[in-house]
This record gives sequence, C-alpha cells and structure tokens, in this order.
Amino acid sequence: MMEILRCEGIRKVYGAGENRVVALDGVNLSVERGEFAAIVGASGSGKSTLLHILGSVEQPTQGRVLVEGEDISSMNRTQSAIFRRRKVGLVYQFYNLIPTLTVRQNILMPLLLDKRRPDREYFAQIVDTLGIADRLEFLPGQLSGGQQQRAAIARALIYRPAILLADEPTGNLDRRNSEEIIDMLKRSNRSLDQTILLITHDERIALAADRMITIEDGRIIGDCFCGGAGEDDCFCEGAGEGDCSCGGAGEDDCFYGGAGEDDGFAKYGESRSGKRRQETCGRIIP
Ligand SMILES: Nc1ncnc2c1ncn2[C@@H]1O[C@H](COP(=O)(O)OP(=O)(O)OP(=O)(O)O)[C@@H](O)[C@H]1O
Repeated sequence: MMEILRCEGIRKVYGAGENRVVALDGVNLSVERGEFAAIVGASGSGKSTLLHILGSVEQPTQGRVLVEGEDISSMNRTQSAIFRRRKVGLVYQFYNLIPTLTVRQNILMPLLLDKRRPDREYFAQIVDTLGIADRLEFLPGQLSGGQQQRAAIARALIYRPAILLADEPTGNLDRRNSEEIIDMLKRSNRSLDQTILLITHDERIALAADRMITIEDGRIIGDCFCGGAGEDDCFCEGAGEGDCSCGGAGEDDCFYGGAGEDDGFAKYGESRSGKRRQETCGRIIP
C-alpha cells in the first residue's frame, strides 16, 4: 500500500493573548492510496482547519504535511497554488462554479489554467461516473444543487489529484441529494481508485466511508476502519470502549482497539480495508 498523505505533529494556533485559539493540537495522520476516509467532529473541533492545512490553503503553526512524500508545509505561495491545482481536489459545501461558464468549461478550468489538454477518455469516465454527461452544455444556474455539486466534484477530479478533500460537501443539500453525492464519491473512490478525505459533522454520512477519524478539541480521539460487510468487520482505535461510532447493528458489531494485544481481534473481513486493519490492529496509526 502506498502512503498518499501523512501529517506529523500538526498544531495550529490562531490569534494571540485573549484571542488565542489552539485549533489543532498535535495531529498525526496517515492516509493510503485508495482510502475513503471521513473526519467527524463537533462544530469547532478543528475539521476545516485540518482540511485547509492538508490542502495547503493554510500553513500549520508546527508540524509538517507530506503529500506523495513531498513536504507541502515548506512551500511558498506560488508553489502551493500550483500544488493545490494539480495534486489536491477541493470540494466545498458551496459549489463555487463560475456561473457564466458551461458545466464542461467549469470542469476543464483547472487544466485550462495550465494550458493543458484534457484526456478525453478520463473526462468521459468522470462525467459518466458522476452522472452529468447530459448536462455538460448547461450553465450552473440551470442545474439542481446536487448536479452542481457533482460538477464541482468532476472539476476537482479532472487533474487526477493525489487526494480529494471534501469539506461538508452535502452541507447545502437535502437528504436525497446528500445520499446521491455520497454515492457518487463512493463510486469515484471505487471506479477511479480515487483517494478521498471527507469532512462532515454528520456521522450518518461518515458511515459511507471505510474509515472514520474522530476529532475533538483539535486532537484525533478515534480512528476506526469500518465499511465492512458486517459483524466482525470493523475495527476501531482509540482510548477505549465508547470511543467508536461504527454504526454497527449492535454491541457485537464493533471492536475497540486500545492499548495492547488483547484489544485486537481475531477475525478479519475480506473487505478492502481488511488488510490495513490487520496491519494496524492494536496500535494507533503512526
Ligand atoms: N481564521 C481564524 N481565526 C481565529 N480562529 C479561528 C480561525 N479559523 C478557525 N478558528 C477557530 O479554530 C477552531 C476550529 O475551527 P474549525 O473551523 O476548524 O472547526 P470545524 O470543526 O471545522 O467546525 P464546523 O463544523 O463548525 O465547521 C474554532 O474554535 C474556531 O473558532
């Protein structure tokens, strides 16, 4: 397995004196190629700050971020702008499409900025996966919210980014459209082998992911590999019992990883993340 993203000892402090806020307080994270991970946490826990740092939109006060082995925390402004365009796909709650351009032009914009030609086959694959192939010549205003978000995801994918970072991508959508977007992200993860990190405060949405990372007061307090076929197919890492929200059917549907060997479990599911769980069983991911 190849590590796509790694962050080490990330701290982010805003302001000074009375206004000082420690938004992130020593975050370590490793994401491998092909993972679909969700970061959950209450409002103000530091989710967006973390996403901005991972996407090089903001710099950490301390610590470093490696994307495909490259240290992005030491880049200058120009380097980070290019890095963002080519290596990370960013998707926000509001779609940020350019209203005067067609859906096709919006999707191709990152390539146009670099004067690059699209790979026609990949373009067709993305718009097909996202179900917007018949809306390419429309303007964003002629699309539903869900369709606009799908176009925004297609734009984020056009450069085949190392990682797609999505900040509350369903925050502005009703339940049906939210489910559709999550389904589209899952399809992109599976059929394009796209690595995805999704931020949400809604654990129901996070359950669609294979991994759920819980953040509280700027620290990771739980890291759970889920998305398996069922019983025995879930493994959590954290401080102990109660530190998991796998959304399983019942008590037996979850394993709590903790301090020692006895905290692991004997069986591993055949799911995609099974191997990884086996590797990380009984220890916190470095
Ligand atoms: N630019 C900033 N200046 C000062 N404080 C900030 C800034 N951005 C975020 N913070 C503070 O950092 C903390 C974490 O904020 P962040 O936006 O990362 O939380 P969040 O988990 O994404 O919340 P939400 O779910 O409400 O979006 C909060 O206490 C917030 O007030």
